[in-house]
Amino acid sequence: MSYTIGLVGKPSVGKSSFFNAATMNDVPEGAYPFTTIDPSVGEAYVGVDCPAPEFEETCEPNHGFCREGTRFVPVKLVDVAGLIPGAHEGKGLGNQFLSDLNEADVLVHVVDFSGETDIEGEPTEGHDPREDIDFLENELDQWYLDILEKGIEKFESMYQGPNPGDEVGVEEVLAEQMSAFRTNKDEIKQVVLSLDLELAPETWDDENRFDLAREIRKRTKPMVIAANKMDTPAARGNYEAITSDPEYEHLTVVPASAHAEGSLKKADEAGVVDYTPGDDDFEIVGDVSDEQARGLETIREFVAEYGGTGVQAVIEAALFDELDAKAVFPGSASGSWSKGPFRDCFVLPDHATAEDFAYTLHSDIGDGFLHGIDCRSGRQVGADSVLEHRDVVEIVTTG
Ligand SMILES: Nc1nc2c(ncn2[C@@H]2O[C@H](COP(=O)(O)OP(=O)(O)OP(=O)(O)O)[C@@H](O)[C@H]2O)c(=O)[nH]1
Repeated sequence: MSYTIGLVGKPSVGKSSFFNAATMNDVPEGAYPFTTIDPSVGEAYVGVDCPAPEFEETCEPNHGFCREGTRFVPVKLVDVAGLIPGAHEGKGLGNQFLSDLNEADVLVHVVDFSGETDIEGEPTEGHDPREDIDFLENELDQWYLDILEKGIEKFESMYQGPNPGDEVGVEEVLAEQMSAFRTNKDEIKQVVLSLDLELAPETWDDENRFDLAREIRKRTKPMVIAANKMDTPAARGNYEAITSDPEYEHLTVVPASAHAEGSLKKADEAGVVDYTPGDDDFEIVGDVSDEQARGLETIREFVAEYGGTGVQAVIEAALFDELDAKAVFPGSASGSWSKGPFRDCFVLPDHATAEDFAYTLHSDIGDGFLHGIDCRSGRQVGADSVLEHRDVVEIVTTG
């Protein structure tokens, strides 16, 4: 499977700049799995320490690229436009918008930490980015609430069979209504019980319903905040205020500068600098004017302080911290490496087993699964063994 990250945020926060910086990569032609003419869909990458050197092998990715020992594995990035204040009331919620949002496994909320855009995206000064965070969460919650309410109505109007045991549980009806969010009745039940509520909607007041919607949203649409424009003077204060505010403690906030990432990638492409996405430094390798040199030194200070431009860190936090996804490589344990260099890498859900991995490779491989082999230790792994991030696994089949 491939993951989809949805980029959300009000206008003028730097969403396009972030999208362009994250998807602008020097990838060999034809290596894009998401061939598309839609400008709001692009390919970003998560970096994984490449295991090929450990096995004295080369890395020749079928998708993505490998640079300086980091394997960059594709993920789909979708720029979800239209999440503006009042969107759930119908101002901006078009069908495209809803399907983009539904498709996203995880969201990146790009927030302007400079405080120089107001809630509508107009220029201002001293705007508190917390308002943007609240507004977006609220929009999403309202949207979930609308669908939850529809599910409750449906449940309440249902005919419950005459015999005990015939009843349909509310969790089943709600899960069906909210199926686009990829939830299920067990999860709905868990959420209801975790809020100390009964599985009986007639006992839920408005606040309970909102809390339910919010909790389901949090579980099904995890989110990372990209604290953008951290290169501006005002951003630092806002970042400190928000990251030390207990009310926002539950959020993953990653400091970022889409500008810095865009500039470094452009300079790298032009042969002026040698920059690997995600690194906290770069080398100037071409001729630069005094002005360019000054600009690059400012960026150098920024990446040294924040451990990078943050763009790559945001994408990786979304996949590896919020979703707990892991990258697994197919390998050969025979030692002969008859299969050649490292080519594929798959990003799998946190609980993925050896058998799940086999099915990801091919349904025939899944069907014929005998056991896996951990290529580092040579040990056998059973169908239900949960794999680890950066595992290299050979699948042995009956065929
Ligand atoms: N200082 C600074 N400015 C940035 C950064 N990223 C974007 N900007 C500026 O913020 C403004 C808005 O950037 P866009 O990328 O067009 O923002 P957007 O969110 O896509 O805006 P819409 O297209 O209106 O939705 C532009 O003037 C950018 O140059 C950044 O990292 N640092």
